[in-house]
Amino acid sequence: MSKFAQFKEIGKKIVCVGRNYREHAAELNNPVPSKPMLFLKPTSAYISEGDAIKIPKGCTDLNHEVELGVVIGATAKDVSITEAMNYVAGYALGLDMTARDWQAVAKSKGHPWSVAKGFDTSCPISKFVEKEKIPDPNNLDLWLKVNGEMRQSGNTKDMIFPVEHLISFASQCFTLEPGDLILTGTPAGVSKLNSGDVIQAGLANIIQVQFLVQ
Ligand SMILES: CC(=O)CC(=O)C(=O)O
Ligand SMILES: [Mg+2]
Repeated sequence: MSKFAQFKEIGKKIVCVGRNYREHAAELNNPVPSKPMLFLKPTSAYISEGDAIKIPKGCTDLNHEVELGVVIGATAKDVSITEAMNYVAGYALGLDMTARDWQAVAKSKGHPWSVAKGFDTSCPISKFVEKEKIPDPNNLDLWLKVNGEMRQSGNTKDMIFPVEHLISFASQCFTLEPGDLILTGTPAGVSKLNSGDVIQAGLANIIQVQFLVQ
C-alpha cells in the first residue's frame, strides 16, 4: 500500500502539459516540443460529476481533451526523474476543456492561454484513483465518447514525456504540493462540443466519468 493511501484530496493547482502526443500536435499543426510545455488552470476550473460543463459566453469552439491526471501527495521541489514517482499519491481522469477559438487568437498574438484554458468548469475531474490501481501510468488506455461516439482513443505509452519526467520537470518550475494535479496532455481526436452533448470518458476500465455540456 502506498504511503499516501489515505490521501484523496484533489483541488490545488492544476499544472497542464501541452503537446505531449505527436498525433495531437500534428492535428493542430503545432510543433512537437523539445521539453515539456506547461501552463496552469486556476482552482476555480474544477468540477466533479453531477456538475455541468458550461460553454463560456462568446466561445464558439469548445473542445474536449481527455487526459491522465497525476495527483501529488508530498511537497516536491527539484526532484529527479528517478525519485519522481515517490511523490505520486494517485491518479484521476481529467478533461482539459479548451476554448479553441480563443486559444487560436491567443496563439496568433503570442498571448497567454489562461482565458482559453482556465474558464469556470474547464477542469472536470473524476474521483481519486489509488496509485496501486494503475501500476504503469505510462501504459494506460484513455478514451472519450461524445453522445456515444468514440472521439479520442489513445494510450499514455505514446506520451513524448513520461509521467516521471513531467513530475521532475514541473517540480523545477513550481513547488508541487499535496493535492496538486498534473494533467499530462491529450491524445489526438479533440473536437467541437455543443450544448446538450454528453461526454463519457475513461482510464482503461479503471474509472469512468460522464459530464453534460450546457
Ligand atoms: C494545443 C493544446 O491545447 C495543448 C494541450 O492542452 C494538450 O493537451 O496537448
Ligand atoms: Mg490539454
